[in-house]
Amino acid sequence: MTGVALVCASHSPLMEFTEPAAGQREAVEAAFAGARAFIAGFDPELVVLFGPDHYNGFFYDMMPSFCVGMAATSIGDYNSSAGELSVDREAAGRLLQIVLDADVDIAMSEQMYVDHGFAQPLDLLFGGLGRVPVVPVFINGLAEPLGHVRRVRRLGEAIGRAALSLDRRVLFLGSGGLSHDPPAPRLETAPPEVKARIISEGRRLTPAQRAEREMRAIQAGRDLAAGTATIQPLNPAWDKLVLETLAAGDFDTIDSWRTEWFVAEAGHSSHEVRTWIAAYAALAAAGPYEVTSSFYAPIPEWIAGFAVTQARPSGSADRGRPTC
Ligand SMILES: O=C(O)/C=C/c1cccc(O)c1O
Ligand SMILES: [Fe+2]
Repeated sequence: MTGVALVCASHSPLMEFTEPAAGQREAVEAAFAGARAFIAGFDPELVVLFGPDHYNGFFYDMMPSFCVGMAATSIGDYNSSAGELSVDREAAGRLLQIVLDADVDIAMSEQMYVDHGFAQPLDLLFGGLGRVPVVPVFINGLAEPLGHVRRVRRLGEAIGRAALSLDRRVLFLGSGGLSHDPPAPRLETAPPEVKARIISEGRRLTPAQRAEREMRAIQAGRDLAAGTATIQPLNPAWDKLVLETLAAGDFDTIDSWRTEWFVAEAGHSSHEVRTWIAAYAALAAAGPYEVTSSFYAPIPEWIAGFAVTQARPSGSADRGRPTC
């Protein structure tokens, strides 16, 4: 029986390294427990995972807007799981062809490398990388310049239509956001040695370089919580607007969002919300939908306007397992 459903969740590699305000960790864990129960009730046969990268799998020597992994390996940064994802190659190939036939340019990789942006949701929602058949879809949410966000909505729509043709229960999973500005280098301002890393040399960080990079992000989280950080603050009002617009299925408004607006309002990594936009646009391909659960908390220690949402086609909630 076919069916579609959605979970979108922020990620933060700092979850294991910094302690949020009292009660927040428990609230986030409860939100993920609710998402796991939602997923168990839906019992997906395939997960289309929309995720960003943080100069661990994709670099400026070849930076696509979108890429589907026919095979994918997690590098295991910040103690996230390392190893092979259980990519459903046949489904990945079918989605790829249908998306290309829909005139949406998407790259493909026979050896895609991913980081915590993909591994953390698989760890937290499924207990590991290999527990569920997955089609990993990279969406560039960091390395400027970025295309207009309407291209992301079109990618999601095309993948949603393609998923409906699979005659399977497909979960769309978006990873990242919301407002946040972790200390990620930028091509235009990075010093030469850092510029070399984000162009290609970041594929071969030494353990010491990797530890230094992770420590810098962890310290930035501590500083943000202490009010001494130099990165942009979280923006709960912007996060609320994004969550409400997605819940309303208002894709005309989403298409009006300018790339510069994301950074000005919500930090350089707020572009990770593109994974949410793609996931919701994919769900919308099956018709109107409803958000059945929505959690949000600004967590500066994790450098994340942190949200977890669940959604399914309207009216399917009272029919048990969703159908499209
Ligand atoms: O790229 C890094 O090393 C850090 C990434 C990070 C930090 C905080 C919140 C996030 O969503 C991140 O991806
Ligand atoms: Fe991220």
